[in-house]
Amino acid sequence: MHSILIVEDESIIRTALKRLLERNSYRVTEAESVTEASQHDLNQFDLIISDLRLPGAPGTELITMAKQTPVLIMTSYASMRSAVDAMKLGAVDYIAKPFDHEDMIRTVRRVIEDTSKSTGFQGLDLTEGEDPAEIKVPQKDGIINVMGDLVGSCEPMQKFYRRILRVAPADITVLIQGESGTGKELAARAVHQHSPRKDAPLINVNCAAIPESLIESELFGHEKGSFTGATSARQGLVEAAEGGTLFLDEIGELPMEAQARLLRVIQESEVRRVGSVHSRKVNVRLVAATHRNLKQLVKENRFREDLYYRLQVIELALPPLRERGKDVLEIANYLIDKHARRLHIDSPIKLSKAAKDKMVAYDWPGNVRELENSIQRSLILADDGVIDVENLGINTDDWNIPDTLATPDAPITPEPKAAEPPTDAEKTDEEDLSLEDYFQHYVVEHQDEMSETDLAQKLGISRKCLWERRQRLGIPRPKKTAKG
Ligand SMILES: Nc1ncnc2c1ncn2[C@@H]1O[C@H](COP(=O)(O)OP(=O)(O)OP(=O)(O)O)[C@@H](O)[C@H]1O
Repeated sequence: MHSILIVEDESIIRTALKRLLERNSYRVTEAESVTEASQHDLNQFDLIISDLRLPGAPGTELITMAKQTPVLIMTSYASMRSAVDAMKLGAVDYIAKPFDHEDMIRTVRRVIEDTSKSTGFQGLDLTEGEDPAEIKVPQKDGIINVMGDLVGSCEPMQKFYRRILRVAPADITVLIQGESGTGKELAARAVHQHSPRKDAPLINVNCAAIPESLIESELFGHEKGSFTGATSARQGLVEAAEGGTLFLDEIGELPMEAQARLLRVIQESEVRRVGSVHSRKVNVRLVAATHRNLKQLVKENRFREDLYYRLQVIELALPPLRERGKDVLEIANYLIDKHARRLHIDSPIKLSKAAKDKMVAYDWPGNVRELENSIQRSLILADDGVIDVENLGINTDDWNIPDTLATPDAPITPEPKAAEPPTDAEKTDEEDLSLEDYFQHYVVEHQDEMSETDLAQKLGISRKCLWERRQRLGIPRPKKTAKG
């Protein structure tokens, strides 16, 4: 069982986080300050999660004290800048408070997995080979099975990997396109990792997750006094990516004003902070991603045409999972290994023949993200080390998307079919399902008169989480209400 030290002075947050981590099978130790934390042998932990602002020394002090153990810094959204500073000091990552439970668990898993990989764990048995661009990529019989965290060896993915290898070393803007959950973020990371900028920062920004009123100052920085609350000058995330790569996920959600500033970054390699008359030179490579049809957004005057043409210099299109043939099984086995390790399931787990057939035949509208959710669920429900069809939770007959949600922006979903009563396995998820029902109804009912920020606030979740759930549940933002 992995063990985690939480350093947080607010007892409500500390206790909530402890419960969350324990529910996810982590062993938790608590401390209220850096001094209290230092009474433990910090290297015995797999991860330290610390608030940035603590009574006494700041949480970043733990980075040098812990040496071997990664430190994940929690910070309030308003101090995102200091989160980036914490990363410069060596924090493994940061998470904004109030955090979304799914985000927190996903980050914790990733950090622990990445650390175990870098300390010798090899997930797949692959030999090293030379790729055409002379960059070392694991290959087997000339086939690339994995690139970074992207797994799969079908022909469309071979083309995709080779395109990354060709494009990554050239210092040009890249646009990654693909349906939600196809692995665009992993692809962006692979581009960075195979570029000469790999040792400089990769700054990852989800444009849909930052409130519209803050996005310009977050991305481009601001001068002191440029707006109410701008008490000091601040560098933006573009400048924080200096020498490295800026990954703008969901770029189709970027407001028009921010698009104009971004264009300047691409065209002139210059950034102008909000409230400043001066520009600063920046050396940043831009990688953008979207699941939207940007050309369509241009036609609807929601995306600048000049920016569109600047972005689509090189396009990388990730195929949907349903077009990757038997890769679904390759990825499923990788995910079974990954999550079985996390859940401390030591006995081998296999897919039954029927489960494999179903997985290959199924459409996977939510792509690899949906597959990952299905695998996690199956690992918990599987009997005698065998995952069978009913464990997968992909009964296609259950798809019943209300007509009111079908808009041109909706992600591709299977044809609506008559709903059937839930299976036993699904009944165990009843609480989650009813919460999702509530979420769906609330959003559909209120989205016309409420902004995304207000909706998220009322639902008690982050804007990023609201956006992610919209993707997952197939509730796109209606055009008339796309105001933030
Ligand atoms: N080929 C793959 N092999 C293994 N895991 C994958 C693969 N593709 C995606 N994943 C996993 O699936 C999940 C979704 O991937 P990711 O967030 O990169 O998708 P995305 O296309 O950026 O989605 P969105 O458009 O919703 O942001 C992640 O947990 C990622 O690790």
